[in-house]
Amino acid sequence: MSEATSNLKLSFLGAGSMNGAILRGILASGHDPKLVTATVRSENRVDELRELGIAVLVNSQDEEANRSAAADADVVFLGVKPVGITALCEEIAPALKPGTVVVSVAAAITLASMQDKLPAGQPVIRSMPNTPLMVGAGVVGISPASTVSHAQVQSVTDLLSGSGDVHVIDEEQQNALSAISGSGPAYAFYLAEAMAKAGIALGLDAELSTSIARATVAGAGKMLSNPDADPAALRKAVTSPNGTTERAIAAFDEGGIRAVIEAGARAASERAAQLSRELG
Ligand SMILES: NC(=O)C1=CN([C@@H]2O[C@H](COP(=O)(O)OP(=O)(O)OC[C@H]3O[C@@H](n4cnc5c(N)ncnc54)[C@H](O)[C@@H]3O)[C@@H](O)[C@H]2O)C=CC1
Ligand SMILES: O=C(O)[C@@H]1CCC=N1
Repeated sequence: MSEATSNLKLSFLGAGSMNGAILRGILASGHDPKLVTATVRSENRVDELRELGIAVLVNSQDEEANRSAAADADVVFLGVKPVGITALCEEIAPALKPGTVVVSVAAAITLASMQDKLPAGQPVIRSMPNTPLMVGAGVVGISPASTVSHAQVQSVTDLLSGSGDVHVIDEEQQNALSAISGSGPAYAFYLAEAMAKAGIALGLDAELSTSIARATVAGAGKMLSNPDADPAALRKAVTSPNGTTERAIAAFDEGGIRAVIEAGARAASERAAQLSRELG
């Protein structure tokens, strides 16, 4: 992280799963917690967040919480559900400094719908992160509006690249990226769940089966984390000709799993497009 980036004041409005993962990733990459503020709706998660050394403002106790946090920040991450994003833009608009970069992490909500509620010229970025950012192994796609300077794109990229891969993409690609990397951690966890269940069906006890499924998916993920890793080559290295894995893969192919995964990703992307029509 450059010195300029490490001095940025950051606010996270709505510190749930996703914004919580981003802020943990940024703190783990060395950002000073004293420069970080989060807002929460109720007191539930306050202690856990304050233990990180950050300032936490509670909306139910202070109706200015989001505006105060936004007023003080160089970069503001909007981490509420898609349905709440434009209202949050409207809420913080009067408090924002002209140079503050507003970054939405919400699926489906367009730059245009946020710009409609924010002051003219406000730098705004639509992003699609994923939760592995919290362990330094995330993926984020960012689409800056034309109001965002090259230096501001660099700062946000620098800020996030300590916790994962950052890709600057056209806004039109956001729904597709969301269907692969935004939702993708859930697909990997689903695979681990299904493997654990299969082990139980084969007679392993539940604890052992869950443990080996979890460790196997995590180990495979670690091998894939090498940027040169080729998933097909790694799969072939496990698959002995006429051996056991080959039979499993043949059964997967017969069951049409690749087509099912493609259909799932398409359904996720289409849902994002539908949400954009309804909300964004
Ligand atoms: N969970 C994930 O893996 C991913 C989520 N996202 C996006 O992140 C956004 C949040 O999703 P999650 O973190 O999963 O939901 P979440 O429910 O865990 O977090 C949202 C948080 O915002 C708080 N909140 C709601 N209204 C608020 C307000 N006015 N002021 C302050 N806090 C408020 C809620 O109390 C909650 O803690 C969504 O827009 C979603 O599309 C994007 C990529 C991945
Ligand atoms: O499921 C969702 O809508 C969000 C966006 C991508 C991952 N979680």
